[in-house]
Amino acid sequence: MVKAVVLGAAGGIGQPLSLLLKINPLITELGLYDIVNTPGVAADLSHIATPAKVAGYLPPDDGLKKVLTGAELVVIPAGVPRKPGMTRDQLFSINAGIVKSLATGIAEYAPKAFVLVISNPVNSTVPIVAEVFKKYEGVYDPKRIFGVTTLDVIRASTFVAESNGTPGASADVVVPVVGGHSGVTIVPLLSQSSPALETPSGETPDAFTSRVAALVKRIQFGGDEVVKAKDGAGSATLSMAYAGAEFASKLLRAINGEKGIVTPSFVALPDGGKALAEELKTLAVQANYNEELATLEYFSSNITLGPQGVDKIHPIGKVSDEEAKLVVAAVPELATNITTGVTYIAEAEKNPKL
Ligand SMILES: NC(=O)C1=CN([C@@H]2O[C@H](COP(=O)(O)OP(=O)(O)OC[C@H]3O[C@@H](n4cnc5c(N)ncnc54)[C@H](O)[C@@H]3O)[C@@H](O)[C@H]2O)C=CC1
Ligand SMILES: O=C([O-])CC(=O)C(=O)O
Repeated sequence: MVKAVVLGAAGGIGQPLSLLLKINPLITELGLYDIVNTPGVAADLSHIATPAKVAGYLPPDDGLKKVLTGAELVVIPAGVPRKPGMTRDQLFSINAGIVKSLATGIAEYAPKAFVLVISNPVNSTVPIVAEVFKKYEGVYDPKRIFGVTTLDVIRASTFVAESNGTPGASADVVVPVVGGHSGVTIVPLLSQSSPALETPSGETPDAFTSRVAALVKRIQFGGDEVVKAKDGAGSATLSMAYAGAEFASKLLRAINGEKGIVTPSFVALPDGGKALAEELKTLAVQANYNEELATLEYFSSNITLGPQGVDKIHPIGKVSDEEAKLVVAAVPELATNITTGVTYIAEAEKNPKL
């Protein structure tokens, strides 16, 4: 018996994500919450003949409390999306408050739930959820809070498969994407792609290098590609819903005891980032980078999922010189993004109107 909840369920991501969760056989109850339209979305989905019992809730009459009570898995796609020309960080001023209020609800009504954060900027909203939870006795558990970076992983698989000339096989291509979820903080490790990125006969080393560089850029800025194409009507919704449902499904399978499920996610590092800092030092040498790097307390790494959530955080591992440079280049922005989220909650403590 698993109750899953979507907060922001009436939105561009929320609706298709709710559909995909409705057809997940591991979910027996699905709660949909938004500030608008959830009764309609729930009525619509309730006609699909799958086990999950669906109900929609709005803020009046304790809707957030009702939807969260008994929830084991909470997915948060609530908040505003980008328009062309915006960065994800520019969403912070609106989305930070939304995520803070929803995290407060989770801490109060579903303190043991696994929380999947989609709302941007993920590099800052995940620390917001963690900082809110830390204020409640016995609620914060870094193993249970996940920044969903699966869309970057899916883009990497799709684009690498296309580049290998096997577009139909993208689901079989596994590419770790580490760092965070915005621009240069998204670091695809194409050298670790399985199967490997192919070098067709006749391709010169220079041509291969520029193909890799173009692929990296496309994965890093895949979100912008969609924002531009949607021309003011928002950002990725359908591919994000697919990605969110895929991550939720992996986590549910791991909770049910399936072993060996490994996927990247932006999570808090249990040792405060010490192991990563050591690895980053080695990568800085590889990248010929001489400045001191900030210690990161959050990072998107490959993780093994288990019944408690995060079971094991994998090291970055062996990377190419170019990738070492990309990892190092991601650190300053990641550090700033993380601090922005943490500081926001500290300030909100002093000024409850935030
Ligand atoms: N992590 C990732 O890879 C991705 C993240 N995103 C992010 O997901 C978020 C949502 O995007 P869309 O669904 O396209 O936006 P949208 O505007 O279509 O939907 C957002 C929904 O959130 C609801 N909402 C606003 N305040 C709320 C509150 N306090 N409580 C509950 N619901 C609330 C709105 O009513 C709306 O239905 C954005 O921040 C976007 O940047 C988008 C794509 C990928
Ligand atoms: O680009 C955006 O703003 C939405 C997003 O996070 C993505 O598509 O990766």
